[in-house]
Amino acid sequence: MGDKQTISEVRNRIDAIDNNILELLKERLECAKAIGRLKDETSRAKWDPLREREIYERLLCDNKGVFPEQALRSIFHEIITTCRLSQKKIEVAYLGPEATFTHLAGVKYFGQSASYKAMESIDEVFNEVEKKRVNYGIVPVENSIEGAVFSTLDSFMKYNVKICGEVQLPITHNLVCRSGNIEDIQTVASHAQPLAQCREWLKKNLPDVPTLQVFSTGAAAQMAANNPNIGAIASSLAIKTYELQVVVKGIEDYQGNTTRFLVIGNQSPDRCGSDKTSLLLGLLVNRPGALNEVLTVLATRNIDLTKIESRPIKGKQWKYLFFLDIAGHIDDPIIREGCDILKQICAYYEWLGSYPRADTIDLGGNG
Ligand SMILES: O=C(O)C(=O)C[C@]1(C(=O)O)C=C[C@@H](O)C=C1
Repeated sequence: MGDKQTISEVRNRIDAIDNNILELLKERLECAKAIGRLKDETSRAKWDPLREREIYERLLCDNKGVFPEQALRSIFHEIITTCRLSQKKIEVAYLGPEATFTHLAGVKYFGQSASYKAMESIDEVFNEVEKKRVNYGIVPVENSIEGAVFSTLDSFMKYNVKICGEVQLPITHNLVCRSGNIEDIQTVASHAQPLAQCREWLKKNLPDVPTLQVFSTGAAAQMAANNPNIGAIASSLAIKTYELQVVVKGIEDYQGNTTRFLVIGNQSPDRCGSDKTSLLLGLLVNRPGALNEVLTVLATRNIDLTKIESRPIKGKQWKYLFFLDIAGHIDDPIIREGCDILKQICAYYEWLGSYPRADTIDLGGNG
């Protein structure tokens, strides 16, 4: 009896705290709406990544490690994105159908309250953004095991969009089906990348079961929901969305499997102090040392090259474009100076965007 009394007393305290939190959340939302109106008057962008970063940093510092840090980030991420969305409704296109890893990455970045629009291909996500039918798009760009996602890189050559952000999602692959029994699975369906990332596991555990490549993990999950003999390799979100059962969790061949996604839009955000700049360069291939010249421009200015990737130009045999990621924002004087020189020495130069680095806004959770 005494014990029960104590629990209900503490629960009363929790109820009072929750009410306080709720009242403060409502007050915070009103403040954000007021700032939204003030920003309208001066045509200032609603999204202010620098301010958001300051909020996370201050809270993490004040917290002194008491409240679990990842959880604190996730909670405030949801609060801030909801406040931001109250200033302006955001619609985000992603590679669908529902519950793909790209959808999950979108929710991780923009929160639950944004509206999401499933597209059938990466190309269509770019097209929606370019035509301004949505505010943002989210597309996978590279996986830590399988490497670059070529259709995303190729779409940058075709569409006029800007990179606005990046998000990293640790990928865990689940084998799922309707019953949850491995014996019921006669075909394993998934996107090419998850099939490749689970190749060894499938060979060892389902050696006689054929695989079927489909255009997304969400589509595979949808097929598994409609056919009891199809197993899918899909995300945790797909299990909930399509009411499937887990057969085996975490069947990827390598640990530390992470996919990096890019947020694309029509305008890159302002400098936040920990940024990345992406460039698309065409070199004068007949000139010896052309690539070396580009790298020297960066090296002599101490500009950190974080990634370089080449792609063939369609229809032009043996001609390539280079995708470069460098540390810094186009508004940093040294980056501006380096880019101005690259513009002069390259046959083709395009600034794809400057945006906050994923490691500074690791939003935790959801993975
Ligand atoms: O401080 C601002 O500029 C706001 O609009 C408020 C707020 C927030 O909710 O804290 C919301 C959106 C911005 O990206 C930054 C912060």
